[in-house]
Amino acid sequence: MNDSPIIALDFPAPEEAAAFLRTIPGSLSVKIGMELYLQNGPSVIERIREAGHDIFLDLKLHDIPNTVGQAMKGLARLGVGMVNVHAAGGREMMERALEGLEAGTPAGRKRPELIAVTQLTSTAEEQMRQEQGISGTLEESVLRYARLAQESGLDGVVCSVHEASAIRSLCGDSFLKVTPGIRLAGSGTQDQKRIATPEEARKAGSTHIVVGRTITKATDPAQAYNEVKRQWEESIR
Ligand SMILES: O=C(O)c1cc(=O)[nH]c(=O)n1[C@@H]1O[C@H](COP(=O)(O)O)[C@@H](O)[C@H]1O
Repeated sequence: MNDSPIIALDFPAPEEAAAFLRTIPGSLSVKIGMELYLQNGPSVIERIREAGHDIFLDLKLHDIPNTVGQAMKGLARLGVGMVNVHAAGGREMMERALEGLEAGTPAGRKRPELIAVTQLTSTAEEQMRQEQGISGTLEESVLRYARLAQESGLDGVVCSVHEASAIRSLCGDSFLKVTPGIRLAGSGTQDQKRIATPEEARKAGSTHIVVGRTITKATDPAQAYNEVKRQWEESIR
């Protein structure tokens, strides 16, 4: 996917997503997640793709290797640019996910990029220790998952901006660092714990930013999108 800000279309119905998309001119990068996809099925992808938008399909698969591999064969046929799994599913699961995607991508089409969620941006370090029983720092956990994802052949990870620069040092510039938890200064945190501005994301080495409510719930979504895009494009790495 190109590196325009990815708008999280967290809406319950395709009509709401389509109405929102009409408020911002041009062809956009968007994310379809569980809320929109699981309530409406694959037809929602076709509709948004036909309107000219690039799609990151965020279903965060996490199951046994065979199940994830087979599911990826199906997702590969949907014509999306990027899909994801949870790195916690392990090396074999990630390898099978990639094989499934490669096997399912129709001839002549580009395989969707495959990235792995490390630690969700809604997770704080203390919470990770207590609830997941992982000792060490959150950054160490994210780096371990990033290394595992890279060794498994994946194109990159989902992480917060706070870990992007350490991942760049460990895994290189071209390994994707897709960072949600993006907020404009002064906008609310909601359920996110590890947030940052578009400018901070660019400086830390994020390759993509994912932005939802800061744009979708803004009183003027087009203006919020333009401000996110301006900060993202004008900041220097
Ligand atoms: O995989 C994701 O996209 C994702 C991973 C993560 O760690 N944190 C995270 O917020 N997301 C997604 O990114 C979007 C963030 O939305 P906002 O908090 O509204 O900007 C949501 O659609 C989440 O599902």
